[in-house]
Amino acid sequence: MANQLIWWPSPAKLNLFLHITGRRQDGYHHLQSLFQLLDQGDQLAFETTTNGAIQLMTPLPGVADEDNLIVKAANLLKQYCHVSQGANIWLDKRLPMGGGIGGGSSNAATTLVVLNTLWQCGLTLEQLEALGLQLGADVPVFVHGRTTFASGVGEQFVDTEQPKHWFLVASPGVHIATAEIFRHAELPRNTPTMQWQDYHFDSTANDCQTLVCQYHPKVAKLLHWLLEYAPSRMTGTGSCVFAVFPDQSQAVKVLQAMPAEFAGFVAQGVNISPLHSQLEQWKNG
Ligand SMILES: C[C@@](CO)(OP(=O)(O)O)[C@H](O)COP(=O)(O)OP(=O)(O)OC[C@H]1O[C@@H](n2ccc(N)nc2=O)[C@H](O)[C@@H]1O
Ligand SMILES: Nc1ncnc2c1ncn2[C@@H]1O[C@H](COP(=O)(O)OP(=O)(O)O)[C@@H](O)[C@H]1O
Repeated sequence: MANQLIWWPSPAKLNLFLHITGRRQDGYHHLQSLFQLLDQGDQLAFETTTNGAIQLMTPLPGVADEDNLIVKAANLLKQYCHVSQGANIWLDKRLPMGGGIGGGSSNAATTLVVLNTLWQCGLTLEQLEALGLQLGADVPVFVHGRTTFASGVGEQFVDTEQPKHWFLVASPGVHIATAEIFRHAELPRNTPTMQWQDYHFDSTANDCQTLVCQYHPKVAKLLHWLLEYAPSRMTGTGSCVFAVFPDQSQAVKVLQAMPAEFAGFVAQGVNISPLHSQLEQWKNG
């Protein structure tokens, strides 16, 4: 890879709570959630080319290039904006996949936001959010780039400033397909709608958690273990679980004590996506 390539953040998220408030005609669910962005994630690098091709230089094991959300995002933007250039793209994958921390969706969002700049497409963030929604319900929030309350299917936002807590994000090593949870007959779907100003961690929940714990005992075991140390909850449709700490050292201590069957990392909550912070700096400097 050429030396001058820039690595762009593709941060993880946590759903600090996830309420399912209804179901649409097309099967998608109405949600209410608090999307907390983190300072840790994957990284992507881009090189524009004149040959028009979208080339993933670091294929992801188990995901065909044409199914990779990075390639899908680049092709979607290219088509939408009639771009003649292409791009070579490198991915440094660090986040567990299928863990409910948004890795693939965040990769897609970073691709949209950075290529919009490098290809000089000139789309606004709102336009990119709408484009991202075509790729998945979780893509718009990463394009949006703010810690935010979300409703709709996860694309309507009310931004919020949350305390910069430290999180231990732990993976039980189980892959859970989002669609599998949402089509389940036993999923609760009628949590009353709440006002954002009424949000407290303790008075909210993840409506997928009981179901996932029932069918994936490793998730239940991990959650049970973490709850001994700190307030803990599953993120998204699983399988990752997070524990909340007021400082880094306590989170690291619990990570070090975690049984070897689980993996994890410590991250700090941020109110602005590191992608957006870097883009701002890059544009100004
Ligand atoms: C529910 C969340 C919370 O963050 O779960 P995680 O994926 O993070 O675990 C996300 O919004 C998921 O977003 P994403 O993973 O992009 O979902 P998509 O690819 O759009 O949809 C996967 C499947 O989940 C179901 N789905 C997704 C979102 C939603 N609001 N209602 C749904 O019913 C649909 O059946 C769809 O076929
Ligand atoms: N760039 C990508 N990174 C991760 N997963 C991807 C990517 N592109 C496509 N996928 C597919 O999306 C699935 C969900 O991945 P991910 O976004 O990490 O999980 P989640 O939606 O649970 O947060 C993966 O299992 C994989 O098949």
